[in-house]
Amino acid sequence: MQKSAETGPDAPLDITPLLDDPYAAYAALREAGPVHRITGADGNPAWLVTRYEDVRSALADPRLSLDKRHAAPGGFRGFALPPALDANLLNMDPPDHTRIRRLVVKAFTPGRVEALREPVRRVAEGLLDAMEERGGPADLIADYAGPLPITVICDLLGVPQRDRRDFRAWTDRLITPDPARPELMKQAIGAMLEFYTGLIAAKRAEPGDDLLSDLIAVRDETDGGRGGDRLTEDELTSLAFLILFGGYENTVHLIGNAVLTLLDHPEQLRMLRRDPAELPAAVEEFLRYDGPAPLAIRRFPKEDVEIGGVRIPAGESVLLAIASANRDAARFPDADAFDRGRDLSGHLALGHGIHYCLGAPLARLEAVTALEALLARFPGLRLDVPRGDLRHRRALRARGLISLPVAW
Ligand code: HEM
Repeated sequence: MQKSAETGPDAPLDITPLLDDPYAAYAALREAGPVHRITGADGNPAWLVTRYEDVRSALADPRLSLDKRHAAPGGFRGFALPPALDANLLNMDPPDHTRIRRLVVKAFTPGRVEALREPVRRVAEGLLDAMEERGGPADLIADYAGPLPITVICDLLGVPQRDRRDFRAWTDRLITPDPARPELMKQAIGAMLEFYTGLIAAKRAEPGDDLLSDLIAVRDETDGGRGGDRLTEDELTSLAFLILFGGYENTVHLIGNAVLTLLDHPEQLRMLRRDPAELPAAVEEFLRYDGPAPLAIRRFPKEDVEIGGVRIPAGESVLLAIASANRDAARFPDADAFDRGRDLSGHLALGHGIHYCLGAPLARLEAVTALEALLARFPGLRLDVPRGDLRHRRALRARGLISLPVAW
């Protein structure tokens, strides 16, 4: 990692190497120290936390807020979402977080997730049929890992077929914004807002047996004054947005990264094809080894805090690098090796503490089902380009491949 050129020896680190080759850059950072001053891709200064124990305890530390109102002036200069998308769980602390999470957990039941197993399998088989009919090669991201979660999450929320839009383009704009073209981001946000507001109005008029109808019922009931449990209209729209956004992008890349890991480890591919009952355990190691979740999760200290012996003033941006924590040899010996026999308890790929991923059971179900169907269908699955030609997206908000050309 290089010091940034313009500001001298104590200058924040330049994060370019992190975007180019995150695991190597994180290894060097963990070695050099637990916490580093950096300048983010958006030009914002921040503190990057890299070691497992520090990241894990910071994720559970109530003094570290998700609410941007705790940012010091200049501590957050990211793009602003309108309140109808921003009032979501990932920007909130208790008690608002506790109230809303309780409501959504009620609607997001294990039964509802389990009921998706067969539909997920059918979606996977349908996509594989289409790939087979076209005769290969194919882009595993565009043709399989991408369309699968979007179909599943739209089914879960109850987004009618005719209303499914180009969510990929919208989420892309949020995850890898183009600083030279801010209008593209604005357009995507406007389109999303219009979409969610319209969808909720339609569901309110004609409820179905789906998650969004349940959430609307909760909102409308509480308006009647049940007391305590309330969900505002902005919170309802923001929740729909978060579930679609969070449930989509991460799952695409969990599947894509897992397939690449298997192509890099052909003996594992053969073993898992022979014994798909091992897939659930393998998915935990896929999550640890090359998980799709934000390489760095943002928090704002409500008071001065000490992390890894470094004092961080209240309100300054803190980035918790869960991808780095999951490769910390102090917690996972030989951490850079893919080893599904290892003790994986406490990996942080799905977060930790009160914000632990709400969609974790669904993410696991989708990954296991998608991989099982793929391995069974294409025994000769292989990369269709030289390994060195593959490109990851350059974003601290996601770890995933731009495309994954395969043949069989
Ligand atoms: C492989 C897939 C996934 C990964 C790696 C993942 C990762 C994460 C992580 C790391 C967090 C915590 C963020 C933080 O503490 O700031 C989180 C929270 C969340 N995830 Fe996921 N996620 C995945 C799939 C899903 C799915 C499928 C859904 C919904 C259907 C979902 C919905 C959510 C929600 C609503 C939260 C916020 C929970 C809260 O704040 O209480 N995620 N996820």
